[in-house]
Amino acid sequence: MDIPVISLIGGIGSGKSAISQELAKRYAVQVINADEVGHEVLHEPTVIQQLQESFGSEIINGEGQAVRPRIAALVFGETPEHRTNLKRLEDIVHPHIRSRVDHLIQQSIRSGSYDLIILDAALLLEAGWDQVCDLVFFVDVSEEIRLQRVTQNRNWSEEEFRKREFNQLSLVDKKTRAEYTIENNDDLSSAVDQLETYLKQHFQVNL
Ligand SMILES: CC(C)(COP(=O)(O)OP(=O)(O)OC[C@H]1O[C@@H](n2cnc3c(N)ncnc32)[C@H](O)[C@@H]1O)[C@@H](O)C(=O)NCCC(=O)NCCS
Ligand SMILES: Nc1ncnc2c1ncn2[C@@H]1O[C@H](COP(=O)(O)OP(=O)(O)OP(=O)(O)O)[C@@H](O)[C@H]1O
Repeated sequence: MDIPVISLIGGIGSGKSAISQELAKRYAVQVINADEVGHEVLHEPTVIQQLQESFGSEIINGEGQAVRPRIAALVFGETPEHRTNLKRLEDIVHPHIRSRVDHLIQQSIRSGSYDLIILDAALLLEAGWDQVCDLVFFVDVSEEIRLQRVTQNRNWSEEEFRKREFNQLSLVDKKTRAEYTIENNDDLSSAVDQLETYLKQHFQVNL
């Protein structure tokens, strides 16, 4: 039997992962985190080789592994060179991420253990992965709060936040492409309650 696949989109630090994980504590929800899948892909020997060919051996450490902060420094920024590098990186890794995500979705369906799958992918729309989703939610949070949460909890500078957000679709575009908006300016449980209400209206699942 097919299970609904949904996704949360929004600005950086809007709480997409936090809300997904919290819902998974309440119900039989499988969360597939595309950032984590992206990290796994960076260990694949063919990917490492392609990255080395594109960006040089300075992004590889002594153990032959790709070093994420070094790649981040090359791809996130506002110069044409950053943009070209980011496109190159995405061309290498996105097909692998997509195929792993598809596999995880099929595995979760086959397991019969879940009532809902959440694809937690910051670049859902940019990469065209919304095709696999039945419903997309926009998580709305003021920029001030997002920046505060990310600098406090993730150890990012404001500059890091802005450089990454610069390379994503605008919030207006993201909001327009989603079916529903969830507010997450206050406590997390209130955001999860909003999501739960919409899901109950939409799907005949055990939520
Ligand atoms: C550049 C890399 C090595 C930096 O790793 P790092 O551990 O610092 O970041 P991480 O992967 O955990 O991503 C954290 C956040 O950065 C932003 N981000 C990541 N990749 C991108 C991208 N291609 N474009 C814009 N923002 C991005 C997202 O908001 C994401 O949630 C890594 O982000 C990467 O390989 N990115 C390309 C793959 C990708 O697009 N991943 C996102 C899948 S949704
Ligand atoms: N309602 C909330 N109250 C307090 N802290 C929150 C709330 N929602 C999220 N956070 C915290 O804010 C930070 C950013 O949240 P999270 O990592 O879920 O964002 P994200 O949208 O998945 O980010 P990214 O776009 O980078 O993937 C986390 O440390 C999270 O615990």
